[in-house]
Amino acid sequence: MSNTHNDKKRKRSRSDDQLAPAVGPHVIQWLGKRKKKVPDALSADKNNHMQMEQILRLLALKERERRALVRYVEKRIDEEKNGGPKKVELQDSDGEYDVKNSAAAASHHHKQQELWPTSVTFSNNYDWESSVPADTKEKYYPSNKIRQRANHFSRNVYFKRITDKDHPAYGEFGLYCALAHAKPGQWLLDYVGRVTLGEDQNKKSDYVSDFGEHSELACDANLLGNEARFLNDFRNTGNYPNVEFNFRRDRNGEFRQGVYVKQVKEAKEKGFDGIKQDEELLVSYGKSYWKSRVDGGDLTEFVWRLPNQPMPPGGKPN
Ligand SMILES: C[S@@+](CC[C@H](N)C(=O)[O-])C[C@H]1O[C@@H](n2cnc3c(N)ncnc32)[C@H](O)[C@@H]1O
Repeated sequence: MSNTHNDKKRKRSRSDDQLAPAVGPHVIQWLGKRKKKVPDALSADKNNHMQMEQILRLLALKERERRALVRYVEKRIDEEKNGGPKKVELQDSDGEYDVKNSAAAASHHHKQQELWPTSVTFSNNYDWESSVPADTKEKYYPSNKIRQRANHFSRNVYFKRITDKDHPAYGEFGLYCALAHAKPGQWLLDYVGRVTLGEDQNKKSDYVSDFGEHSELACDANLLGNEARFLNDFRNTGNYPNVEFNFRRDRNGEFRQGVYVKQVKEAKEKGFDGIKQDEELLVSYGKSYWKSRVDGGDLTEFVWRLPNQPMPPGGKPN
């Protein structure tokens, strides 16, 4: 009797194990976002047998990081249960780079060409590093179907040097809306760059964005990319983010990262109705981008101008 009971118990726990959600890929994603090394045992666990406790022992994180990781994984698993992460209706952008230049576009392109940094290769096509395993690349870039994009500037946006001394990126470039009105949810352009494995990314580059279904890759626009590399972060600008990154597959199955106008329900600004001509496009790089760049990682010191608030007394700190 007790044996049967134990057998049942054993059976139940085995099947529970099989049904337990896979945590490994989420942990790898979290580590990638923080540019932390993935332990070999975790990379080798291809069938996702490792459980959270085991992984946490392996990682030996500080308490605060440990809590953040657990929260992150719980959220991802919750999303999976509820049919995946929140989906937005993405507009199809295919065709944008097929269009032949009109005379007006050509003059716009000429002006942008003059400003384009000589050290950066302009491209609307991802450049895959040879160190990315062939099967990973094939999953995102089906080689026999890929359509090369024309390498011309976008007609939806333009970049220029920032001349406002109160802007936190004064003297650098920013990206602006070229359309009379870019509607919520509208695609503007793609964030393009060199694609590497997350762990091989250049940690000194300020132009790296997560890439891949599990952020296991990185896309770096430091040396190659298009105008999207000039997107600034909203912090300290006095504005909320008005664009966001979304991944999509194009009609040939290529994985691409688009810059989209925020959806009304996602925008923090009350009454948000898209972006007007000449408004700066601002995204949120995420806290981890700034934590690793701000002395001591304390963002309360770093955020000196809040959205819709005037400049604090004393103005911008030196
Ligand atoms: C991806 S680049 C953005 C384009 C950059 N402004 C340029 O001219 O190449 C990221 C860099 O822009 C600057 N930046 C962007 N947003 C900023 C912000 N809110 N505050 C301060 N600097 C910012 C920082 O120098 C950061 O390293």
